[in-house]
Amino acid sequence: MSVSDTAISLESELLVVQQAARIISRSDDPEGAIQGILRLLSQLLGLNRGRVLLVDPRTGALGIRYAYGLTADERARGRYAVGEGITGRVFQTGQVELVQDIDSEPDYLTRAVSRGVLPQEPVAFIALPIQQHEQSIGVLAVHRLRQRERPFQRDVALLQVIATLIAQVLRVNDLVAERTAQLLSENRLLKNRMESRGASYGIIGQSPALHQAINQTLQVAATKTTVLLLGESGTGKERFARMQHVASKRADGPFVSVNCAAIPANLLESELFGHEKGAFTGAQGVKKGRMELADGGTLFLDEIGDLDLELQAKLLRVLEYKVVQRVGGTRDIPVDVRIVAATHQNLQEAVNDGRFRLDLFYRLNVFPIRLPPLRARTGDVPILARHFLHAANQEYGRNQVFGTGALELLERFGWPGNIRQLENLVKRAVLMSTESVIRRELIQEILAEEEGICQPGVAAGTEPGGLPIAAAGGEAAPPAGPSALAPAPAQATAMGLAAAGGVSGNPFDSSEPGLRPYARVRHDERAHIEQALQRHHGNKTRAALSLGLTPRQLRYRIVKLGITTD
Ligand SMILES: Nc1ncnc2c1ncn2[C@@H]1O[C@H](COP(=O)(O)OP(=O)(O)OP(=O)(O)O)[C@@H](O)[C@H]1O
Repeated sequence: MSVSDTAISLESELLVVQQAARIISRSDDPEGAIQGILRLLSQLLGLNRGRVLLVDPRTGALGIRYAYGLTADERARGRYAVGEGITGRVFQTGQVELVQDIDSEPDYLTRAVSRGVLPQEPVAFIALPIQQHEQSIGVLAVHRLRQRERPFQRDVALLQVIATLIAQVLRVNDLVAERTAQLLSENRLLKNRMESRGASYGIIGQSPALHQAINQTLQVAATKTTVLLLGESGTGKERFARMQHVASKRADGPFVSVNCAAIPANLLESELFGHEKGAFTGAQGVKKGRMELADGGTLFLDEIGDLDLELQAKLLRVLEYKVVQRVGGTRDIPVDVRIVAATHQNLQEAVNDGRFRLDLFYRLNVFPIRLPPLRARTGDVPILARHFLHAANQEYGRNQVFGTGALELLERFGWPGNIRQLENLVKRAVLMSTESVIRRELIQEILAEEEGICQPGVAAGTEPGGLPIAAAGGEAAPPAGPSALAPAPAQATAMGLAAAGGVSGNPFDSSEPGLRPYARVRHDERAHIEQALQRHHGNKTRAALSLGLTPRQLRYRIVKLGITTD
């Protein structure tokens, strides 16, 4: 090539890059941008029939997505398995391939464009990988007449620049698509919220199983009946109890909540019924119990199955005669309380074992409402996940979106810890993600960790309340698909027990021997914990909440990771 030829060549290369940048800045979609670039390559440099092949996520094969100078049939024919022919090999190895003469290259498949369509003189083929983060995402390929003056190396060097530009166009397009999907789903979420009956009570979800429970709760709210909420840990029993209260005539009265499993047995009696002065050592004054404090309102008794037999008898008396007697007292104090009880246990079984009074069971079981586990709430996981993502974005001042495939992974999981587990997981993903997109890979990593933590332990089939599972709307199927990420139903029971054994009713607080702590300490958590402590000015309770941990778990991590606090 002469000096003047080189100058002309340089000029046209510069022109191609300038024009390509202009096309990209003016195009709204990758179709327009990439096709425009392929047209430039053909018109200005004679690099013809340019095509960009991308992986079809459904088949895993490479197919022509964008092309210039190819007919619809040729585009349709251009499909290659990874590793197949020159194109498949370039994708697999990430290396440029230069075929000087397609007629003498056995690996050249002549699949998309028939040989007869091409000029009779020798034709070359150049294929390059399109890469993001050093991973092949596609292939850029062109034909070139062999006898042209320009050296091959110049074309290859220019095509490498073009492949990088195309990778950028695709990346921006992915980001825009993800953001648009997020906005659309937020829109849908808002619309659903406005349409859903439970939404005004903060109950998110659209599944028939959930709606059956919402309708039953709102139906019973208008009556005076005692309500029994049955459901695994984290299914929203407390939230439903609040909804029942707010929707009832007692809405202006107090809502008092007691977790019977969280208060040591020796303190529970005076906590519930109060005590008179001097009733026991340390009882220096008169104290009203929660029953009295709930007068005119609703008393939510969570984990009722953990109430001992003596207290069961006292509760029965309240239900029958509407009076309480404080510990150490003899006076009957009238109380007007609506009881909403909840349990994750099989109360019928507890009755059979002599752990629960039959007469109390009948009194409580007047209107049982079964809260479906998350795995039976078809379609609710993405709605809830987006809701929690939105909340976490607000809380941590982020603007993250779920990447492609992330929600599908969440949907396939079995959720033994139900909505609480999903809520904590989304918070964790927001904190751990270093990009604006929460990638599928990060979700996979966190789910794998969750799966390792939820251990099978107790036999399945102990449905809370002992009622057939179909009562939840007939949807209580095992998690969809034979996913390695979907735990067996037995694990749900193990999680339920973990919650009952702990003092907070939180599945993170497993004190059950034999169960591993719910969340393991990871060394890469240090920075998040330090940031959270800083944000909350060293307040460990708030920092723990923001991290989706219990204060106990946070303290454990602080010690384990040797984090210094004031
Ligand atoms: N339908 C829902 N929409 C949005 N958030 C929900 C929903 N149901 C539950 N939650 C949230 O999930 C978490 C667990 O709910 P809740 O404490 O009511 O469950 P629970 O069944 O009482 O659990 P446990 O038996 O362990 O006490 C809470 O943070 C609650 O706000």
